[in-house]
Amino acid sequence: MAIQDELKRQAAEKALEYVQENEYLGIGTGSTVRFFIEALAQSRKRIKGAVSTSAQTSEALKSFGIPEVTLNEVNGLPLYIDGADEINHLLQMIKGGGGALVNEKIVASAAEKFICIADESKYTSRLGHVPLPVEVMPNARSLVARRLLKLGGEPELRLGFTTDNGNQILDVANLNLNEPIKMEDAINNIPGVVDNGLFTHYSADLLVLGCSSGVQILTAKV
Ligand SMILES: O=C[C@H](O)[C@H](O)[C@H](O)COP(=O)(O)O
Repeated sequence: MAIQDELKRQAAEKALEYVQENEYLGIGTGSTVRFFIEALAQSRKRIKGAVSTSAQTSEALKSFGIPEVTLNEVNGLPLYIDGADEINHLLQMIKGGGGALVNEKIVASAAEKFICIADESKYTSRLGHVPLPVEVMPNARSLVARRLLKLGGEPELRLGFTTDNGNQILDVANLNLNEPIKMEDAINNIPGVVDNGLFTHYSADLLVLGCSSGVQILTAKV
């Protein structure tokens, strides 16, 4: 297994310690989450049901025999576990590399606690090394792209990709993310934007980081 995957796996397995038995659990999307689902299935922990954030995650849950429930069936969630494309010292994130950011933010917002699982390459002092994914209504794509240019970004359509919600993704490079809260809100104020991959209002409460020196548990450093 490649080193980065091994670190993702270690973080995912460590996060199992925070999972409460006989409770509902929100589960994100991506390769790190896939390791988590595998570890959960192999553990003795039995959850009441998982709220999924994507077709990909639902498929993995099904293949590992973990029961799925919809968000509408639960009255909030004690815990949400998900990966990130980048995460900073305040545990604010860029997400959406896999295109699941809208459903991820919805489920994260329903949870009392958000634990991010990641390998050390995702931890950064400044967000913005990766392009910011923005989910747009297809009919507003060009309009939104022009507005993103005005915000200083360089949008590029994710070719051949449709989100689970039937929308498109603009990956926006070179945005100034020194004030990520303002940027998250400014982009979401553009008509036609469904949501963007900045998670500042729903930042993580805990980061379980797979490092070559061992797994680290980090909280926000203000
Ligand atoms: O849409 C995808 C999600 O936001 C993922 O959590 C993010 O892309 C990280 O994925 P991975 O664990 O594969 O690096």
